[in-house]
Amino acid sequence: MAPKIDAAVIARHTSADDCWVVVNGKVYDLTNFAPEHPGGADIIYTWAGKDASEIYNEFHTPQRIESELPAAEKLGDLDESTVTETWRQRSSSPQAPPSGPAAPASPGEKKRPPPLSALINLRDFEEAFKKHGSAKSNAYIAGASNDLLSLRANARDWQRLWFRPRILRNVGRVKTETTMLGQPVAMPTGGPEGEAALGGGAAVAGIIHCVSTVGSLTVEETLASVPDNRHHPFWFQLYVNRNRPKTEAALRRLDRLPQVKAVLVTVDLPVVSKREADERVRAADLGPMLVDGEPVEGPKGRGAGLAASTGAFIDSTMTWEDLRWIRRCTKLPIVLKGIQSAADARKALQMGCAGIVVSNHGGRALDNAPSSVLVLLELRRDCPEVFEKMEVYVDGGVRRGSDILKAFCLGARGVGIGRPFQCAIAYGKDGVAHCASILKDELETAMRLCGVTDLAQVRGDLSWLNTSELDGLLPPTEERYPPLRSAWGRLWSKL
Ligand SMILES: Cc1cc2nc3c(=O)[nH]c(=O)nc-3n(C[C@H](O)[C@H](O)[C@H](O)COP(=O)(O)O)c2cc1C
Repeated sequence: MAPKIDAAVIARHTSADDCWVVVNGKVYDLTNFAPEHPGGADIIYTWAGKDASEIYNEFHTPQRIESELPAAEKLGDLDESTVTETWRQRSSSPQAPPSGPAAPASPGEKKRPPPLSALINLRDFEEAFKKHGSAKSNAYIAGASNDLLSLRANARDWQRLWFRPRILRNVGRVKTETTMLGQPVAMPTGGPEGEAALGGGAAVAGIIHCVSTVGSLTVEETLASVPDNRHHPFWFQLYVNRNRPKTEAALRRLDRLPQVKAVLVTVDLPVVSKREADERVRAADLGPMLVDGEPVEGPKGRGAGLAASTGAFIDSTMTWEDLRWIRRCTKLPIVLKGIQSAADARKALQMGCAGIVVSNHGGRALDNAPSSVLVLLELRRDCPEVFEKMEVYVDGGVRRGSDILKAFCLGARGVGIGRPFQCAIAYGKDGVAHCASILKDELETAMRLCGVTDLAQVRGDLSWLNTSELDGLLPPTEERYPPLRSAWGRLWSKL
């Protein structure tokens, strides 16, 4: 039987050299694990000597910690009879003040999220999460870089594309089924990086689920969470680790998982951007940091948020040449995620990529990066061949089934959706499946109202769209400003 451990004893193990944490009634020695924690060691030190169950359960499955830690670091059970009110209070994290785009829930509201049936579009999922999710999760999920300009441009530019509908075309039956990299899907939509509920919901909805390098489950655990996963396709999203052998090992593992059909290499985030909502909540919500048992001021400014600590492993030295190395490590089709210019789309094609995802990371990478719709239009104008020779996908601000139809008219083979699905996880697998079914229903309705019976009819056909609100915003085909001829060095030497 596991030994019972006194709460007062646990409260003494609060340094980086001796760090005990309670999770779901069990006591763990996380001293060795903390420096390896993908979410950063700081978050673990913040909870040293305390009960971290609430924050742990927000990001991980209960069995994760049990399966990751060696037996010697599983110390025993918290002796509930020794828990005092003071210990309990120290262990509870205070709510953060409102910050950024996502105001935290008031305690009253938090208890009563709306029933799933009351959520009738994708923004409803984001709104429900804003009101009922925790401040920390909201800041991380809803947040974006700096002034949120690319985040807003993504959503706005889908709305600036107008349809040119046709009539009297017998739209009694419409077909949303298509293929993505050769895999049949019920509609051309990819669910994002994330958790078991996403995998399960995506499988129910017949859409692709993309498992992330960063997550609370391993890729094998995510696959195992989907019943009868043999028939459901997954993609894997790869961030290249500065410790390259780790990436090589991860890729080799994928080759042993027949359900994984492609690797999406994320190329738009060589460093984690400044996410202020995330930083503010992190600083305010997690209480004092402990080093050697003493509270110290937490990290300030950039680097303080969850995104910054989870992204610290990403290799910022990656170049186009490294795609050859990735090619050697895996047989899977390689898709570059994060293309933001025609020049890079052409280069991806030259390098033999199976596809690209036009994306600015949902406004979470470079702020003032062009909206995904603008980039798609740029590609369509300047390098139409990429749509014919590889598969082009797009994400960022897609919130309506009609946006999927627009993406097809622009030449894309499918869309990715991030935040709404992330928020739908709060309702588990059913929430994710419901979110997807709303989208499918909206897509079918938009197709009928436009006079389209099969997505294949419109792919790459701009006669279905009026793009004039955006055409003037595209970068010019020729540089308007001549390059400067003199190098700065020569100018200075004449002074
Ligand atoms: C909470 C969250 C986590 C994300 N994690 C990753 C990730 O691990 N890798 C990645 O390439 N993109 C990641 N993204 C970006 C999404 O893949 C996608 O590009 C973006 O969310 C699309 O924009 P949307 O949220 O407006 O739909 C993440 C996005 C969110 C909101």
